[in-house]
Amino acid sequence: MLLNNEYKEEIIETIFEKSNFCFVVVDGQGLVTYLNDNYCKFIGVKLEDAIGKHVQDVIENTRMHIVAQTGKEEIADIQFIRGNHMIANRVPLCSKGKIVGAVGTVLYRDTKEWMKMNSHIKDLLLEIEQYKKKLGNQNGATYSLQDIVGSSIQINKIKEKVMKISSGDVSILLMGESGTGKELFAHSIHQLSERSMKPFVKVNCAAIPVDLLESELFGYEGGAFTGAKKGGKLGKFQLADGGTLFLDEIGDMPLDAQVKILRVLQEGEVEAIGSEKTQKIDVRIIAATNQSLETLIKENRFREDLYYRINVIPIKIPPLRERVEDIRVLAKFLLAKITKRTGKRVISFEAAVMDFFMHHEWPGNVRELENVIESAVHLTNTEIIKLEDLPDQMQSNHYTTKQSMNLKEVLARAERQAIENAIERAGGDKLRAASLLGVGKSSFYEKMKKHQL
Ligand SMILES: Nc1ncnc2c1ncn2[C@@H]1O[C@H](COP(=O)(O)OP(=O)(O)OP(=O)(O)O)[C@@H](O)[C@H]1O
Repeated sequence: MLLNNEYKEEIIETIFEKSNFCFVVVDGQGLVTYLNDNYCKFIGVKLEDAIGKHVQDVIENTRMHIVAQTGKEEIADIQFIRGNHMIANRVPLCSKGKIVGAVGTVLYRDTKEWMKMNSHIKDLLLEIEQYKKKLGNQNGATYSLQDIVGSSIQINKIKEKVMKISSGDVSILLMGESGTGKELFAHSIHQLSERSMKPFVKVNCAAIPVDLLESELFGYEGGAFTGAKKGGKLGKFQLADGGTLFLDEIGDMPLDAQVKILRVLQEGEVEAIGSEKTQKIDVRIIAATNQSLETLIKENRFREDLYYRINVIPIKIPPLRERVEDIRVLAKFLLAKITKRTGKRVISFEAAVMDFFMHHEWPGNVRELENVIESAVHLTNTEIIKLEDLPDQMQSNHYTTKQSMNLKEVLARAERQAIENAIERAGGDKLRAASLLGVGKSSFYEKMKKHQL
């Protein structure tokens, strides 16, 4: 392209003489045939003194003559010259299939220049990261619906429901076992709502000591009680004003606090402890529980009126064992997330591990899956997670799971594993995998469908 360009000469001159790089060209014997002005200045020689001399007599520690002989390029090599390290590229020069010399460039004339550039980039990247963090945390909600991974019908239905109900101001009750992703959904609902630019404030009702819960929720005036801060403290309700208050583990809320919350929700006003004044408050409530609130009501541990107030729209998130289709995609997603965080290269699971994941009960749901994968990533010595990399208690569990299977399940499991292994051995080629197993093409595809492979 350059050959046809009408400014060919000017382009070549600009590249070689006006850019900030240093260039040198040697012939097959290592004699200098060209040295640009920048290079001359850098090494302190005159062009006429350099041309025709062996490159070793002109440039310290050079390897240009070697590259001109071997024809092997040397990229980003560090060369010590004039008391400094520079970064050099040396590329053989070929004409009509023969090596006729070499071209060298100096990227940075010393490590200082290089370090300056490097730290400049690092500084900028750090700054970007900080801005990103600030933006992300501005409202307190860090996850959105796209972060919720799963291909099961159940999860997709919940996502659809969330999209429909998020924009309104109605209270939502998220129900599900621990680790099913209730908090992820709470964040997503806030992000999709008109309140998304306002705060998202979480209160873990189970983690705050009973005697502190009320001051945490409603705040207090200065001097309200012994040990109170001088200027008082804002409560979570005040902090969430205009936004969303996420009451996690609401089943653990003491009855006294339940009464007060109900009053705030009914009257839209909050009264800080020790204050005579009330303050208008506008919050949307999202509550979550892993206990049955109906049972707690029967046991007089949860107020029925509060239950109706917060349970305008209930969303039930099924446990992981009831949506087995999600396990595979979740495992892959979590592996990528963990390896990115830890920096250890682990790329997949052996078929038996995935098979085990599909049959495990997962009492701790997605959180348990995440913890198991994290521990295996740390333990494995290879790029593929194997059964023996799983925590010990899981391996014994694996044994009991196996023991309690009936013959049909054992056979189905063996068949699935054989198919997965064959596909792996055939490098993903399904026809080859079928022939490795000695079954016909259509029967193989039928079995793959049956096992959802
Ligand atoms: N569908 C999902 N996709 C991606 N990550 C998920 C999903 N579900 C859960 N997780 C991850 O699993 C962990 C537990 O999720 P989360 O805290 O939302 O559960 P939870 O139901 O609120 O638990 P708890 O009741 O114990 O508070 C988190 O690290 C979360 O990121």
